Amino acid sequence: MPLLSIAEVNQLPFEEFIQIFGNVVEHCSLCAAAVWRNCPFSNIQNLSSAFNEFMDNLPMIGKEGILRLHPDLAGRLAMAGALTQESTKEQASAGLGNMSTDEREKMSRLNSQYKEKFGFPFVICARQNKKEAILKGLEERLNNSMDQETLTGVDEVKKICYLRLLDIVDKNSKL
Ligand SMILES: NC(=O)N[C@H]1NC(=O)NC1=O
Repeated sequence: MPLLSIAEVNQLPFEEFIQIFGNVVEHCSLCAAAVWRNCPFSNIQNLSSAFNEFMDNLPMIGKEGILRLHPDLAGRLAMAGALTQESTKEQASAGLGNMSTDEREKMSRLNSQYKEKFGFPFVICARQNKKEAILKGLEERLNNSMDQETLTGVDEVKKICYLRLLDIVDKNSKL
């Protein structure tokens, strides 16, 4: 799909806005439904800030819910080819489809430990990290507190969201 100008974004009826932006936060079209109210947007930064502010304003239990909607990195869904289009591309760009047996076992063990401790999956912006950095991040972040990790996870969701917006909206377009 060609990139949309911000003027085109502002003209989208609600239903089309959801079709197009409903997965910029993984499996959470509620975010797009809420953000639509901020229309008209002046540029992509303004649109991205609206998503970020919505997530920042959620109570901790809502932030945890957003994290819980994310698929594991190199997990069961990835193996089954059942990720969303966006996640498939992101996980591939980090080299997660191309791991040794040792790396795969380590990722799976750390992902399980992480979920056991926090009750939601480890989330990191895969397009900004390679598999080595992801494994290191997983090991380090396992030491964090629940509150720290909820906020760190949501910060990663914001990065994922911005990169997904860049795939849809022309970053040079302004009102
Ligand atoms: N768990 C997790 O981080 N998932 C993801 N990260 C990302 O960049 N895309 C995802 O699906």
